[in-house]
Amino acid sequence: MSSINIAGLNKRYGQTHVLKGLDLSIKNGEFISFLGPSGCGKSTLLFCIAGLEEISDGSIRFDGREISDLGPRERNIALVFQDYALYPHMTVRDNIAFPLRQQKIDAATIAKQVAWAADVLGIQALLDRLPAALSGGQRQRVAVGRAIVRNPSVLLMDEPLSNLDASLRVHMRTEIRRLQKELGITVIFVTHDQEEAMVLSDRIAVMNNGVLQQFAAPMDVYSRPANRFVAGFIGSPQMNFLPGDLCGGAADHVVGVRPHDLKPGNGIANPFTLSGELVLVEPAGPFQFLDIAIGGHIVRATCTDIAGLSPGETITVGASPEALRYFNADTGARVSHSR
Ligand SMILES: Nc1ncnc2c1ncn2[C@@H]1O[C@H](COP(=O)(O)OP(=O)(O)OP(=O)(O)O)[C@@H](O)[C@H]1O
Repeated sequence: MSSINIAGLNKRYGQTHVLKGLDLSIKNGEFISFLGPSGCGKSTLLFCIAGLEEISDGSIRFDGREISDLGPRERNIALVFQDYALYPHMTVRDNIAFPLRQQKIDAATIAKQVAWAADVLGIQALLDRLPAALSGGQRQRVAVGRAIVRNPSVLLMDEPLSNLDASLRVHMRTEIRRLQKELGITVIFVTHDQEEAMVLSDRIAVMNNGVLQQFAAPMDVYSRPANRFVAGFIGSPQMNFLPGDLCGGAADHVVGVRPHDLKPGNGIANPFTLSGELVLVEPAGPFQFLDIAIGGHIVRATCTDIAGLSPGETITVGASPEALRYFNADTGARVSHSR
């Protein structure tokens, strides 16, 4: 276990400024996700922490000790990649043992550590197989086994579940969280899947364009987004954004409301209401997605009952005032309320 302190970190490739002045403090034993759109710099930041990429300036400290000049081997980190990177000609046992053999650890200790990792991951029966004879989920477990076998202080995972099918992803993420709690290890998990980040993490670092947008607990990121980018990136379907003056507020504000907070009719006390033409009704199992044209904008609502209304008719939807979020129209920063 280690705490990680990143301060003023910049990473440039020639003229391309990829990471822009990042500050991030991760506590011992925390599960952290780096979340953001493709190309925002998540993997680059992970590789800088791993020592696979040099930083341009700034500092990275593990437990208070500056490590940015140390090579990957000296940092006591382990990495799990999306493609697992198992050695195809080695058995599961030898794949897991590999990092220990590199450290010239004695055979008895290696056998004990491999047995421990296999036990933790429930893959004892697979130890003599080659990777080609394993399913995707089993390969994933072996990759994690190889990562944890030498008790790293930090486990870094770069989209480790991306190659698994949907149900296995859900299963494996539960296992990864269980394992992290059991070992008490600090984990950094890179993903562009917000649901994965929400269910796994103690805190989420939301990034965009090389800049840290917010670093907070999942429900804080969802309910108290720092800015319009975070509000729009987290939550599905996406939050609606409307000009403040269209909602009876100030023109220099943007009002955000999540689709599931908009209900048809006026069953809410003192609601904020919007009326417009219902243009689309999409059935989605237990509820329906509605697209409503309001003042040149399309507003999306998630409803269970639209009381027999059809496209072309006028619909009124309302939200409780607590469901509204306000953003500065120029900077995108969240402001506490509209004037
Ligand atoms: N070696 C390199 N030279 C130049 N630019 C690079 C290099 N590696 C990465 N980049 C650029 O840095 C930016 C961040 O890339 P990075 O892979 O960290 O993003 P990411 O958020 O992990 O994206 P994804 O989710 O698609 O993997 C991208 O614009 C990428 O093109």
